[in-house]
Amino acid sequence: MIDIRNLNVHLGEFRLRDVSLSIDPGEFFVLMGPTGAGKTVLLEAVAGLVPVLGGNIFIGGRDVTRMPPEERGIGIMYQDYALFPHLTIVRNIKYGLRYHRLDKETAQKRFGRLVDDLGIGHLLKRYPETLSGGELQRVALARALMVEPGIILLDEPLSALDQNFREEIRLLLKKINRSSHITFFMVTHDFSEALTLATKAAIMCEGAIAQTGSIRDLFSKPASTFVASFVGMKNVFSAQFNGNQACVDSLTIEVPQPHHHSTGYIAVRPEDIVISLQPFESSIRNAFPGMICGMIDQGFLYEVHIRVRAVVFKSLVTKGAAIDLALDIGAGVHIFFKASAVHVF
Ligand SMILES: Nc1ncnc2c1ncn2[C@@H]1O[C@H](COP(=O)(O)OP(=O)(O)OP(=O)(O)O)[C@@H](O)[C@H]1O
Repeated sequence: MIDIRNLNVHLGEFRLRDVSLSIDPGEFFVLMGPTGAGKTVLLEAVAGLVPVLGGNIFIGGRDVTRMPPEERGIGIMYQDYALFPHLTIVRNIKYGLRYHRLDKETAQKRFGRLVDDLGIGHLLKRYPETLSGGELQRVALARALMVEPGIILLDEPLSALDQNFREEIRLLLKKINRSSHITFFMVTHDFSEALTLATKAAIMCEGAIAQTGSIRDLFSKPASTFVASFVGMKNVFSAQFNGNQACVDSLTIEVPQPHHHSTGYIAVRPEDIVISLQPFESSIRNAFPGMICGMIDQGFLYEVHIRVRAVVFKSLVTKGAAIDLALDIGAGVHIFFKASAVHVF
């Protein structure tokens, strides 16, 4: 549906560098990356809002690289909704139609259906400034869908909403994606959002695509140390491999499969490292005695740092469990993690 090939964009000092991405029809594609990575610039290039220096963008097989935005068949929903303050909600929703020839009856039917689906019938005569964040978001979504786009581009659409609204709009987006043929291309910072919504995702770093794939693979099988730490793999170590064993400093760690090379990396998610006061009497091979050398308060959880010889592991522990186990800096503990929790790359 969207095929981006070797896209290069220069904006001031910033460069999008040889970006290639392929997004299937009907997919919910999520683009993630640190701030300033170029996510919005890429979205704007697809929308036709920034000039392209090299490469091509195909939408539904058509080369749209040099086409004006209104001919690309896309709807856009911005972080700040971008509604017109001087227009009522009805006029805001219908605004996009000025670029799309549509007979009155079809337009009215579509409008009525969207208003029903999004539950915004009571807001139509009001002005944007009188609406709550969740209501504005529904209106912005209605406006984007009014032109019946093949693709909808969403730039951090939920970031301005509080938790309850966020959940509600998230469900709505999922429902629309499933019940329509619209391809969704969304930028977000929020991992839980990406996990619940995305069918596929990409992670950007400094204007280039670092990795793309299913959301599960990005989280559990990062291909670089950048992606590993971006997706929260707090335990990333360089290692020497020998069969099913990885050597990290002087520790031997059991891994699920041999590496193709003799050197590389291992990564373990902090939630997969279990802490105990007693040694484990089990067949688990990755069990080590260590000492707590740091505890970082994360609200509901502690990130506990455990030194095992020269290696520091990070584990996530609920506050209740930390109290039960009397975890504190200097305490001697045992850690373990399954070989299957170790990702090698
Ligand atoms: N019109 C412009 N002229 C010059 N530089 C620009 C322009 N638009 C964006 N940039 C720069 O391009 C870089 C990428 O910006 P972009 O907004 O795409 O980042 P992002 O990944 O969306 O970040 P965030 O998550 O913070 O929104 C930034 O350094 C930004 O300052």
